[in-house]
Amino acid sequence: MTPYITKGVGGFYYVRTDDGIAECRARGIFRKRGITPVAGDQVQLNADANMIDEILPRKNVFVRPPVANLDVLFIVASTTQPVPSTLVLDKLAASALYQNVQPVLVVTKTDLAAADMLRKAYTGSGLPLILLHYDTGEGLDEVRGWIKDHLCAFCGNSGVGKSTLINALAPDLDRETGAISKKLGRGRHTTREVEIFEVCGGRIADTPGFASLETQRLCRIPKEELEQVFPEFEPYRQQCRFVGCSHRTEKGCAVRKALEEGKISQTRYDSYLAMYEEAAQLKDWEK
Ligand SMILES: Nc1nc2c(ncn2[C@@H]2O[C@H](COP(=O)(O)OP(=O)(O)OP(=O)(O)O)[C@@H](O)[C@H]2O)c(=O)[nH]1
Ligand SMILES: [Zn+2]
Repeated sequence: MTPYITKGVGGFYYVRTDDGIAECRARGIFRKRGITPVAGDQVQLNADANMIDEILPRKNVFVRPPVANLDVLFIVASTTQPVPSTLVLDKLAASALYQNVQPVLVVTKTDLAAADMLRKAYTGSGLPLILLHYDTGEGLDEVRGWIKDHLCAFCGNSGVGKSTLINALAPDLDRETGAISKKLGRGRHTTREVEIFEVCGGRIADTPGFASLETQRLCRIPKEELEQVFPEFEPYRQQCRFVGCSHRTEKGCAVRKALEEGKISQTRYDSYLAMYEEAAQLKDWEK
């Protein structure tokens, strides 16, 4: 296997190798080049296995939380408590796709309310949507299937049930859930390093930081590129009458026609419009 960083703390990096975990420093050259090694980085070590000599090319890298080479982002939404915002979910999904990460929507609290709204919003979107039922275990295998052979992370609003899900998948991690922390009266938002764990034949990057994965920061996708991160536009967007169609008001827009025919969901299209407007208002220096 290619060694990778599982965690970085105070200038030390913990690197998973075939021989176990190696505690390493990073060569000074990285700082000179302005590169910070992060969890998920694939690395080459020196012969003594105590120094990171090389960081292999990254598939992607996130700043907050710091993690590299993500394959899958689970976007967790609850049917209620809190009620989901499709705009927030769509921004997360678009941002993931923009950074070459596969978004997977996971719906919790199906025992408290029906998932009709989310099902309607995402049917035909091209985004996987998994409904969880903890009483029967339904949906868990599908989540495990996405974890296998991938590096994954979880995001979603506070209280949607991320910790509960991670505990169901990997009971050994024994993550603190809302219910428990309230009982113990602990502060919720203590900072913790990203740490990568091997579970279900894959890896998860565990961090409370992903809870607040900032959609504002994430969402700086140029308006011209937005159509590419809405997979359901794909079959239509080349068929618009005008080259460079923004799919808003132009005549002969094949995307809007698909919307009218019910082939594209209204909430997804609304999110596209909202994100387009936001992107159009960004000043050059903000991009
Ligand atoms: N009824 C029901 N309750 C759930 C379900 N999933 C999670 N909960 C409850 O929802 C509350 C919040 O769950 P957590 O797992 O702590 O949520 P979280 O997303 O990790 O929250 P943060 O740590 O604040 O980001 C807890 O009381 C859970 O027991 C579910 O599918 N059904
Ligand atoms: Zn169009």
